[in-house]
Amino acid sequence: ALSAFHGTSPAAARVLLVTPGGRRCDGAHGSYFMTKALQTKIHLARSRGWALWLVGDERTAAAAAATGGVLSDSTASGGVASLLLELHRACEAGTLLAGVARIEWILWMGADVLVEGAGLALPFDELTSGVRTIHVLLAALATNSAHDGEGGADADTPATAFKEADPGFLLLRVDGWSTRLISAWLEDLTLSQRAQQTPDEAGIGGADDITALLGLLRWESQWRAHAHVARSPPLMRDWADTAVSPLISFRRCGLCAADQESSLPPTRAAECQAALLRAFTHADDAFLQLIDAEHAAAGSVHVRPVESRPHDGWLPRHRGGLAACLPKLLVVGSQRSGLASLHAVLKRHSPPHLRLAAGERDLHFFSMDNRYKEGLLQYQQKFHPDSTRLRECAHASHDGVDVSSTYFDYPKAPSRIAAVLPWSRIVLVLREPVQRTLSAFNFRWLTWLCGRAIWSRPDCWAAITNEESVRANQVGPFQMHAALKLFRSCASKQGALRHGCLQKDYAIKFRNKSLAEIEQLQACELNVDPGGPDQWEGCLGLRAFTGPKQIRKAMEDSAFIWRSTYAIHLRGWLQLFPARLLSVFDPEELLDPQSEELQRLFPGLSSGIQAMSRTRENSRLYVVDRKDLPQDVMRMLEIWLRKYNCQLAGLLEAHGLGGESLSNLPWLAKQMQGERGTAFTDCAGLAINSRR
Ligand SMILES: Nc1ncnc2c1ncn2[C@@H]1O[C@H](COP(=O)(O)OS(=O)(=O)O)[C@@H](OP(=O)(O)O)[C@H]1O
Repeated sequence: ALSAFHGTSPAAARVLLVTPGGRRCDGAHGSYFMTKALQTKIHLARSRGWALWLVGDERTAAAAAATGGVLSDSTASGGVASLLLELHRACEAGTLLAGVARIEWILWMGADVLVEGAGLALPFDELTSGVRTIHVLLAALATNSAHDGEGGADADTPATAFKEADPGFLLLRVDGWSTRLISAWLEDLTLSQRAQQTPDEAGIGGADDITALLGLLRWESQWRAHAHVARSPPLMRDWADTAVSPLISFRRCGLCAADQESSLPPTRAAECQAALLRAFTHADDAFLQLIDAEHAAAGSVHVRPVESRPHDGWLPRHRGGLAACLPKLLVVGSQRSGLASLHAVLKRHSPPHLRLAAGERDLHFFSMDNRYKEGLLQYQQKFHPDSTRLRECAHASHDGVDVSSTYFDYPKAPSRIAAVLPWSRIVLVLREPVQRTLSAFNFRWLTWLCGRAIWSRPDCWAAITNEESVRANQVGPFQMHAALKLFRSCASKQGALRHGCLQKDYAIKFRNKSLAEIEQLQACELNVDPGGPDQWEGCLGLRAFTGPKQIRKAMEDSAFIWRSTYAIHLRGWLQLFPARLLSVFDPEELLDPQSEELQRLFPGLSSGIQAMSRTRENSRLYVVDRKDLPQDVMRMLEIWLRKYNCQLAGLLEAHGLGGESLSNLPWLAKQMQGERGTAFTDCAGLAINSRR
């Protein structure tokens, strides 16, 4: 009978898929995979046109709504058997989904079951028209032996084989027979069994309940006669089994701390988790196609919507639902590229349909773990302060705009944005990279000396008049120590800082920082060029950071040149977003009140822009002129960055992002003209390489 599972069309069957609505584990790792496993089941239901019932609490009710589930249950607390009985009765009475569908089958799947591929075909015809009518199909893995082979409820299997069975799949025909079976099953569940379960487990795990059903089907002939119990592929398999099957069970992976007792020993659990990751990584392309998605790159864990069908299909609708009240446009960087100026323009001249985050810039929501962990509702409230539920806000049609300087190049931000807002437009403001590098270094050096005083005046060093002012402004002990040291060596007797001394310190630090960073980048370049940001970040050690403070320090204190290698970062964005959603923008355009590009990106922004003309927000004075900086270091910086500018030009051209002759980035167009046939003869070659 099992071979008939393949190739049978379930199209005619009306199925209700019932599954736990997302189990929360103690660790983020477990919760992540549980959510992913749930997503695969939701995809399955949506792609087959099945009705979906997510069992769980308020949170999962919201998830059900967000993902298009037709129903959700917030009251089920009597375990899986009583829920199934209620659903059966409602289906039989025609009160469930009345007028929408006539449910003929109820399919229950456990939380730890992952739909790995598109090949799940249920033999509805066989079940109804065989020699004996089958009302119940149960797939269970005997966890003490993954290779038990196929067997029916009537097979002579040792009782122990089912003792710790993993019953992840149960298909029940909606009829009186099944209702009687479930009633008998409920009676059979001893009170003590139910008492042991917490309400949460009762509604969500349900495994113990179904193990009891297994016993019933095995030992009582009246039920056994119309049941089929499958304990092996092709329907479902254990994670360690290499057979092909559309469903995999990860029940004993130890993903949730609460499961520790029943889970595998640590090394086996680690293997199991690696297998789980692989299953997601290699999810069947045919299955992804069904949901209009594809792998971002061969072998990549990232999945993105299919570019050729941007506005139909399930995924966009799903994302559209989640993103209803979240920003539709993100200005993601780069840092020190005039974002404050752009933000000021938007704030002063934004048409009514644009919503800035309550006037705030730099939310850093996707780049900082601590902010991201606060959750999407918190993020939504930045744009809709009165909203209390995700996806519900008074002005969903408005275009929220998030301007944050860390999204472009902080390690986790791009993939988080792609996961949450894959349909948002992304604006990259790219300032000439040597200028950007100098601005970033300057800003940092000023912070090292002045601490918080940097916010109050562009020449903040003039506000440092005594040690007290250093102490009052500094943010941490290490920085205070360094700032005091500099103050003591550069202060005159009257307390004012000697300019020449500061200039010397500035030039020394600029040299040391730049040389150290170029050395590090060169070492990585040998290994990864022209790799994507993942590889570079791995090499630069940026992926090892756990806390927001650490990553912030690494990015702000010593990644001045790295953040100007735009081509590498852009390559990452292009793996996650279709090019038509990305725009590049030269901040100098902001100084041109007639800028067509600005109008194109922010329609309706025209009135009063004239008044902004020539304003450079957030500018800082430089204690040292560019011409007085060490020229050998400047030259290195220019050469290093020019190479990546060439790659950037190639990328922009290949993806149609640069405009006619790179007109969107005049600084780049100029540099490329200067390169042709002159000092930088291999520029064209590098640009072509970057198309890979
Ligand atoms: N329109 C325009 N074009 C080019 N450059 C401009 C523009 N507006 C501001 N600026 C300069 O950008 C620097 C500040 O950038 P940001 O506001 O993005 O800084 S931050 O990342 O948010 O801290 C800061 O650079 P420096 O003064 O060189 O430090 C600003 O002077």
